[in-house]
Amino acid sequence: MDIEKVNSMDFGEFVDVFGSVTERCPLIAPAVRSQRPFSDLEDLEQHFFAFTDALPQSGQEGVLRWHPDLAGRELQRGELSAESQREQSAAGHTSLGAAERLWLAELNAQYRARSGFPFALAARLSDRAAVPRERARRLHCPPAQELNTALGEVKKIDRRRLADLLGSHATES
Ligand SMILES: NC(=O)N[C@H]1NC(=O)NC1=O
Repeated sequence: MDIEKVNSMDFGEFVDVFGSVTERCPLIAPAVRSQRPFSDLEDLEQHFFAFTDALPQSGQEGVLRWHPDLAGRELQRGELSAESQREQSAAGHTSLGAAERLWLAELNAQYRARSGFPFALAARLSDRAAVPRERARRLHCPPAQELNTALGEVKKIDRRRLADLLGSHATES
């Protein structure tokens, strides 16, 4: 899909196509659409990022709270969005043993109790071993730093989802 096609989409089509770029955040795609025309994928991406960057801390934490836990209850119940399912599967989370699942659930709970939002990580850039390691490390980071790290991970997730939609190649950052 090229950027001319994106710019020509009516409201409903744009929201249908881009509504899942930022996990379960219904306001972002409609707000971004009103910023068109976009010059290219990078420009479109910057509008998605700018929306979250401009939110107060409570709103940014809200964006994070829409993200399902990695290897969490929604995965077990088959309730993930198609995008999350693909990402968590790529990181090996769909084939965990019971002990590993319980351990990750405990880490998820500890992280959420400390920060107030779920642990966010771009699963497609990670693997089964790195996810718990990174989660254990980040549990000890100062909360303000951790909010920034988590929002940075959401941007990595969004960047790849956008690149998938536009059929282009996302860089590794
Ligand atoms: N909590 C969290 O990071 N969830 C996610 N990460 C990702 O890449 N896909 C998700 O669902």
